[in-house]
Amino acid sequence: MNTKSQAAPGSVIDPPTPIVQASGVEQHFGSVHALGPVDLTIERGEFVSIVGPSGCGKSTLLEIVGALQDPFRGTVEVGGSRLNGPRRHTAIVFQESATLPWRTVLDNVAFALEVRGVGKRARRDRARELVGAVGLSGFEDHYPAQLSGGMRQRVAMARAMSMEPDLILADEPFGALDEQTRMLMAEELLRVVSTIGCGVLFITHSIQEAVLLSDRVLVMGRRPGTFIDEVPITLPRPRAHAALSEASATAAQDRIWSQIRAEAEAAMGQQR
Ligand SMILES: Nc1ncnc2c1ncn2[C@@H]1O[C@H](COP(=O)(O)OP(=O)(O)OP(=O)(O)O)[C@@H](O)[C@H]1O
Repeated sequence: MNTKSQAAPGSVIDPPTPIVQASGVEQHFGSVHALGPVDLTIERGEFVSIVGPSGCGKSTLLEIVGALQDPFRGTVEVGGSRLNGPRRHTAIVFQESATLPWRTVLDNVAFALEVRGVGKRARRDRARELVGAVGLSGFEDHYPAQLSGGMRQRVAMARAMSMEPDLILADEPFGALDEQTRMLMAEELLRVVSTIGCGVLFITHSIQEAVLLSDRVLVMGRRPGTFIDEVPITLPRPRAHAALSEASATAAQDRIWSQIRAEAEAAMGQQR
C-alpha cells in the first residue's frame, strides 16, 4: 500500500519529504509531564499506529501533530512545512466525531467541499461517491439522529475523505463501536486509505486492529510516553481479518502485548 513515489534518476524533482516529521516533541500540563520527548516520522502513504497504556500521552501527540495543541516543546513538520496552525489536508477523526445534526448525510459530507468553494453540482456528485465508498448508499437523505453510531462514524469518515487528505489523524475512531462493526470499519478504512494513498497516524487500544492496519506499530511506554518499541508489520496487502492468524501477525501481537502489559502494570503501580 505504501505509495512512496521515488524521484526518477536525474530528475529535478526532490524525493518527497515525509508527511510527518516530529522531533523532540514534549508536553507538560502544569506539573504533569504528559509526553516525551519523542521523535516521529511518517512517510507519505504510510500507516503508523500507536499503542500504549492509558494516559501515556498518545492523544496528546496526535493533537500536537493536528495543530490542536499549542504550545509544546520540539518541532513538527507536516507536508514538509513547519506546523503553524490547522492544515486543510489533515483530516482528524475521533471516537465520537461530530456530525452536523441539521444536515442530511449527503450535506454533511458535502460540507467540507462547500467550505472550499466547490460548486453545488460538483460537491453533491463527489459527496454521493464518498457516501457510497463508506457503504451508506441509500441513506443520503437521512439525518444523523436516524443513524446508528457506526453509521455516523462512517459519515465522519466520508467527510474526512472529502478533504482529499494527505494525512489522516485517527484517535480511537472505532472505540465506541461493537466488535463486528469495528472489524468491518477497519477493513473499510484500509480500502479508503489505499485508494487515496494518504499517510495515517492511528491510535488504538486494540493490538489486533493495530497489526491488521499498520505498516508500523509504535509502542509507547507509560507517562510521560516515549516510544519503547517499533514493530514492522510485513503482512501483504490488501489485508483482511484472516491475516491476523498468520504467524508473523501473531508474533507481532505477542511482542506488542508483552511490552504494553509490563508498562500498564508499572503505570498501575505508580497510581497506587
Ligand atoms: N489538558 C490537560 N490538562 C492536564 N492534563 C492533561 C491534559 N490533557 C491530558 N492530560 C494528561 O496528560 C496525560 C496524557 O494524556 P493523553 O490523553 O494524551 O493520554 P492517552 O495515552 O491518549 O490516554 P488514553 O489511552 O486513556 O486515551 C494524562 O495523564 C492526562 O491526564
